[in-house]
Amino acid sequence: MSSETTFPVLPRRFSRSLPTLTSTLASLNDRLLFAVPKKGRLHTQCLDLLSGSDIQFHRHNRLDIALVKNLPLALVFLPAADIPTFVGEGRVDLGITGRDTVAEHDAKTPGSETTGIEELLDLEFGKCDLQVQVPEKGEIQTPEQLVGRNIVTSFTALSEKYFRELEDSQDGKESNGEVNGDGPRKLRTNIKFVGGSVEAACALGVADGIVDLVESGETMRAAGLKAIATVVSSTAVLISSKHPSDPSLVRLIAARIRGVITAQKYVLCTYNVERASLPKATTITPGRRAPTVTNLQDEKWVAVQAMVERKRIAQAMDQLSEMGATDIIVTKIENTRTV
Ligand SMILES: Nc1ncnc2c1ncn2[C@@H]1O[C@H](COP(=O)(O)OP(=O)(O)OP(=O)(O)O)[C@@H](O)[C@H]1O
Ligand SMILES: O=P(O)(O)OC[C@H]1O[C@H](OP(=O)(O)OP(=O)(O)O)[C@H](O)[C@@H]1O
Repeated sequence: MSSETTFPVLPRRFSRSLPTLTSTLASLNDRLLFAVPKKGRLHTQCLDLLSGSDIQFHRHNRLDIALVKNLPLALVFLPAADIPTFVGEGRVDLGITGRDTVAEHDAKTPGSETTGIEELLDLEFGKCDLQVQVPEKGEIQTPEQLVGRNIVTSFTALSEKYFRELEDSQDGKESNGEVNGDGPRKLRTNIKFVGGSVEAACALGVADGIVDLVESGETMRAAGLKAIATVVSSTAVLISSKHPSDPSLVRLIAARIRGVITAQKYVLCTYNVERASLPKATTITPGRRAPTVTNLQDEKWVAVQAMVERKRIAQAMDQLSEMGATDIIVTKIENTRTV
């Protein structure tokens, strides 16, 4: 028998994917790990942020880890709801997810507010509210009336916390606010988990109320529900572990992402205005610190340049032209580095 080592012939699918996964895992050691949602509502905007921050990577088909070509960084694609666990335990250094998922993780992990996760940046997209909802035409009007009843949600830890606090504040009282004559009697609200389609639970008779995310409110209204309280308001956030492997790289990534967010939020407005009108023009376009004012050949006039919030720009242009400003030009900002 030959002493030569032989390898089994792998099926074609494995012979291509195994070296990729193996070599990828082998090169993770010196890299900062950055978790991004692998699908769902936040996925596309996260990819846009990475691209705007010049974080270059190629994700192989079916592989949830991608090495970044131009930085000592590796991206890990994970479900948004799992990202706080990986970051909180320090397995991953950085992550993008919804603040609601961080709040759920914190509610599940006592003490994690001070030990696990640091919120570095509000990314200002993925806005939604985690709300207590009940049938629109039902008898329940307040969250207190749900104490002792059935709640269905995907956010069990936050819902437990929310209703335990209500139960505590109702200790010795009935849910209608009357004092219970037999002394303190705490009602326990029953919180049940479902992974999706939470809004169907009331109509199916499984729940008296639900705790679910509301963005436009369309799902809630279509299910015949109304919101009676907000448990958490959420946007996408950049989070880091308390002890990242490379703090200076974390700062660099955060600065790049902040730059992209600011660029998306502002436009650059330039115009000419009579020097005498400058104080008034400055109140319309105060800039982030102050507007840039440049002398023109014509001494009576100046040129002004200022960053203006995109959502305010149409109104600012109306006001500027009304007060006599001319040559108003608005330019998209590609990227920024601001404080
Ligand atoms: N209308 C919305 N519904 C749910 N989540 C939203 C909404 N708008 C913003 N989000 C945010 O997106 C995060 C991820 O939710 P999403 O449901 O997309 O994740 P997922 O469960 O991984 O995806 P999928 O629904 O495809 O399984 C939420 O935690 C929340 O912060
Ligand atoms: O206020 P809206 O804009 O209607 O969005 C809210 C809905 O979106 C989410 O569900 P998703 O579509 O992610 O499906 P799911 O029920 O499977 O979680 C959430 O759970 C709500 O049902």
